[in-house]
This record gives sequence, C-alpha cells and structure tokens, in this order.
Amino acid sequence: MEMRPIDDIDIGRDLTPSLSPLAFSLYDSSLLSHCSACFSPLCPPPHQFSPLLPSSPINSHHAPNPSILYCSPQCSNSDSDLHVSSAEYHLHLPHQQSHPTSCHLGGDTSDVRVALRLLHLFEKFHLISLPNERRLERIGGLMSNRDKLMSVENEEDGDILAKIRNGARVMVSARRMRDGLDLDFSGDCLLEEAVLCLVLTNAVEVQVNGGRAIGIAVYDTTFSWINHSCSPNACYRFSLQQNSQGSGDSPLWITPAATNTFDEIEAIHYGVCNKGGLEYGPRVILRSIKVIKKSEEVSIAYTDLLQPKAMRQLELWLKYRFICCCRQCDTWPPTYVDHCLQEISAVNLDCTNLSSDHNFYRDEAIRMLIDYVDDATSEYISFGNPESCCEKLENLLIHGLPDEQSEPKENKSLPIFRLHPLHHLSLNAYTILASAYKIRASDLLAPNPDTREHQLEAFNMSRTSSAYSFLLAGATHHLFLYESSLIASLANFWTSTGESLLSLARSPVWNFLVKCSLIVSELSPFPSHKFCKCALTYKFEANFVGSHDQNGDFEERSREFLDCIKNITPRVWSFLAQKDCYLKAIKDPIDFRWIRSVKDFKILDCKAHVGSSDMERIVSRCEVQGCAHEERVNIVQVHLSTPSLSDDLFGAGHEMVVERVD
Ligand SMILES: C[S@@+](CC[C@H](N)C(=O)[O-])C[C@H]1O[C@@H](n2cnc3c(N)ncnc32)[C@H](O)[C@@H]1O
Repeated sequence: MEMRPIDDIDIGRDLTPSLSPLAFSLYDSSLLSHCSACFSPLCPPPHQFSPLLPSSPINSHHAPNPSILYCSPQCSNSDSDLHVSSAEYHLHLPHQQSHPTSCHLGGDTSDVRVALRLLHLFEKFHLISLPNERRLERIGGLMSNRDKLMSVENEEDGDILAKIRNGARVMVSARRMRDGLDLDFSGDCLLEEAVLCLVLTNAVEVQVNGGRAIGIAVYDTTFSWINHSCSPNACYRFSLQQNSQGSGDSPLWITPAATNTFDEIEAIHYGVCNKGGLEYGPRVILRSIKVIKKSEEVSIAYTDLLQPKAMRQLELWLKYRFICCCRQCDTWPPTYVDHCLQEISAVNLDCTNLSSDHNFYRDEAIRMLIDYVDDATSEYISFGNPESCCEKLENLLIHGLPDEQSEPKENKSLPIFRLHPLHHLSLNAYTILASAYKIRASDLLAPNPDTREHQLEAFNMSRTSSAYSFLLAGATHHLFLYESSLIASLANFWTSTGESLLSLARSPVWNFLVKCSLIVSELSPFPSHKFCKCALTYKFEANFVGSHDQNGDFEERSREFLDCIKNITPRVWSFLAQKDCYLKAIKDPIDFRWIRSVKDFKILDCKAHVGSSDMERIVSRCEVQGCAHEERVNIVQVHLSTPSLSDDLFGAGHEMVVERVD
C-alpha cells in the first residue's frame, strides 16, 4: 500500500488533521519521568498517579512499585482500563526482576507493551481471524512483515528473531496471567509474534521539544501506509495537546493506493481501524516539505537522513527488510550530501601512491572512529561523565583518531584519519557536545548558584553549548542546500539554537559582562530579556497557526529568517566560539562552501582560504589522481600543511577524500 495526494500539493502544507494513535507507550527510560497517558513531564510526588486498578482508589500513588505513572487523576482514568485489560499491567519491567515476565526482556519493553495494547484493540474490533496464517501478514490493514522479519540470513537477523520470539512469549505469559491461566505454556505464539512484528514495522518514535524521543506510537493506515524515501516529500510532527483535533486542523489531503488485489481487499479494514484511535496520547500531523504532484507517492523518512547511505541502508534492512531504491540511494557516484556525510580525511596520505591498502585502512579507520565516538558518548549517557565525553570528542575533532587507536600494520605507518566538519560523526559529536556542555553548566551551578566565579564558568560552558548547537544547524544548513528534505532536522536544529542563544542572553551573567564591557559592543544591544521567543517565531505563529492558507508568504518568511541568521552570525560567532579550541578554528559556522567535491570544485570558492600556488597544487593533484585509476579512484584534495590550532584547522589544511567511478 502507499499514499498519494488527492490534488497537487504546495510545500509547507499540513496533509492530515492531527491523527490519534491506535496504541502508544513511553520508552522504559521515560516511564518514571513522563505521564504514560499524555506524555507530559511528571511533577515530583505526590503529584504522580498510579494506574487505577479494579479495586484501588484514584489517588493510589502509594501502590507498590507501579510500572507506569500518570500526571493527573484524569490521565489515570483515561488509560488505566487499557493498561489492565491489555495485560500490560501483568508485564513487569526489568527493575522488577523477580517477576516471571521480566527475565525474558533484555532491553526496552515499549515494543511489547504497545503490541499488547494493539492486540487488545484488534480483538475488540474482531480483526484477528486465526488460524489463517496469511491473515497475520496484515492485521486491521497494517502490514506485519512477519515472514521477512522472522527469516534469518545473518547474525543480526538472528538477534531480531530472538527478540521477536522472546517478546511474543512474554506477551503470552502476561495475557495468561491476566486470564488466570497456567503459565506453563507450550503452544505457539503466532498471533503475538505477528502483532509484535506489526509494531516493529509501523511504530514511529514520538519526539518532543524538537528532537528528544520519549516513546513510540502506532497510527492507523492513513499514516502507516506511507512508505519511506531517503529524499522524502513529507515529514511529521507530534502534538501532545489533548483534544487538539479541532477547527484549526487541516482536512485530509492523502488517499490510499494499492499495488495488488490482496491489498485492496485488506483496505476494507481501513475504516474499521480508523475508528479505533484513542482519544488521548500523542497525535501526529503529516506535512509536505516539497511540492507534491497528484500522481506522486507521498513519502517520509524512516531513518535519520543525516547518516550516510550505507548506514541508512543497513538500518532499513535490519528494521524493515527492504533495500531502498530511492533517487538518493540509486545515484552513482553518491550525491554530494552522501559524500560529505561519509568521507574522512587522511592527513598524511601520499595520494600519488594510493593502493587498495589505503581503502582497507580507511574502512578500518571508519570503524574505529565510530567505536571511539560511541565510547565517548557512553561516558556521558551511561556513566554520567559529561566532562570526559567533551574532552574525548573534542580531541577527536581536533586531532583525529588518537595515536594508540591506529596501530601500524606490518611496520607500515598508517594514514592519520580525521573527521571533517560535515561528516556524520562530527554532526553527532556536535549534538552530544551541545548537550554535555549544557549539563556541565547546570551541574556547576546546582551546588553554588550565587558564586560569581561559578556563574562565569557556567556561562562559558553554556556559550560553548550554544556554539555547538549553532554549528550543527549551520552544517546541516549547508547540506540542506543540496538536499531539501533535510528541512525537518534543520528546523529543529535552528529552533534549539535560537532557544539556546536566547537563554544565554537572558542569563544574569550577560548583564554583568555588558557592565564590565566584556561583551563586544555589537552584541550588547542584543534584545535579550525582552523576548522569550524569536520575533520571527511570533510572526510565523501569528500568520500560520490556525490559518488554512499556510502557504501564504512562507517563502518570504523563510528568506527573512535566513537574512536574520546571516546578519547575526558574524556578530555572534566569534563571541560564542572564543572559549573552545575546535570552535575557534571554524571561521564561519554557516559557510561551508570551501568543502567541495572535485566535481563541483570551484577555484573562486577556495581562493579565500588558500593562496593561488597552493590552489594550483590542489587542482593538479586532483587531475593526476583522476587519470591514474580508471575504475574506482580516490581523489584527494591535498593537505597543504600540518594544521595546528593557531592555523585555520580546516581552511588551508583541509582535505577530503572523494570516491567516484569514472
Ligand atoms: C509502515 S509500512 C508502509 C506501508 C506498506 N507499504 C504497506 O503496504 O502497508 C512499512 C513497510 O513498507 C515497506 N516499505 C516502505 N517503504 C519502502 C520502500 N521505500 N521500498 C520498499 N519497501 C518499502 C516495507 O516492507 C516496510 O516494512
């Protein structure tokens, strides 16, 4: 099945009203911090409410070891019945180790909890018709993809199969406990497996506050029949407001299209499933991000588009078992964006002598770089040490892989590989660094909020955090110029950057720095505390929220926004970047024209960064490499000098390896 528009669609239009979920659940990590019914953050006890069990009073926050919590009696009232009748109540979480259902689930249980809730819904609407296995490929119109997900071709497939099998057995146990049946069960779990596969195939992550994912939800066929593309023409956002379906909602602009008769027959279930949406929980709204012709398919991204092609393809295969053949994936040589996201620099690579060894070392280096970034990130996420995480990531960004990581093979010295600022690992690093510096700032202030010294240090960390946000947005902005579907991530990054800058300018230290003339004069009139939001955001909301003419002067607003960014960047960047070695080396966080693949390498663009004789060397080296290998060649923009921190880290010293097939 797929979805198509009912008419030609402009860019920036809501294509659906806000759609209610069929089932949803928080990730285990958010269960004690967010309400399980409305997903809003929980206040500290006693303003937390346990599920209402058949015999318990409504404010039963003293219930022993509840697995889920609500923010209000109303939320508890709405969801408790489903929690109990779906048998989710009988599914215990890993922290409740003694329970028979807990030992089978190693990781997060949200998939299993959503599957239990969906199974209950399907039974309620009589959508399950056992023992016909064919029916388990699609339930209520939603594809389970069971056959593909449960077939094993390699080791990773085996892990997924085990996860599905274990999850299905846990579901059976929970349902049998609910029904008072013997837990010693030896039958099959076909139905539970199919519903769990259906969740893996159709669930989307629910993101709040521009990016943080706190749970998953499954929507009806209007949303779930939309296929994936790595260059999608639509994106989606969530609304956590209760009863948000109202007069401001867009009408439905999309309709199903079937590719075979079986699917057409299944579409009969479409209406049934559509009536099963819950009246609470995260709602989803689809929006066009490109002009879409009536004959075109509507597509969204199932994966993070800021990953290079190989990673996107691997993720899509592991999660959904299809090979994406979209325009972005089918292009060879890879698109400019894919070049940028995947290629690494080799500092000491002698490019007159490129051999297959270098490709081998390069692949090894990529693996080591990924492991290194993972290790550094887990210092922060798993071990609560943001300082060590910052140190490791910045070391990597500045110096490349540390020496001990790249041991020489057979007495040959290895090329030193370095990430350039648009590589997907650099983008990951900026995200983590922005968050880690922010946490370090608040950790520093927590015990000593009034000490001027601590305030200043915390302010410096906050400004470094803002700078990394800015750099992430600027780098993504550059990629967006070549791939417009990156708009959804980009919008989130600019929003976080704006919020981070405004909170910096509202901090008490800002006024102190202004008084001491420590803030450069161009910045002192920054309209800090007057606004809690960007003035353009106010304008945008006034024009577009609730308006059916959403396309109105969208383009003009976008231009205004870009002008604003270009205007403030020179004034703001040097101030933000001044406390950080890596950031200081980046002259302009939104202008990355100096990173060019040879294909569109323009001498004029680079003259600003290197002298003309250097320029000639670059071009001639590229030509030499281009002629030297006929099939697959590495073209290296020559590293002109060993970069040092006092140099422009990426300007004169930058190089980038670009692969192409002649
Ligand atoms: C959420 S469903 C999308 C609707 C689905 N086509 C259907 O018929 O119900 C996700 C599944 O659709 C298929 N799919 C989605 N996008 C695809 C693509 N670009 N190429 C091939 N299969 C795709 C995969 O089987 C995937 O597991």
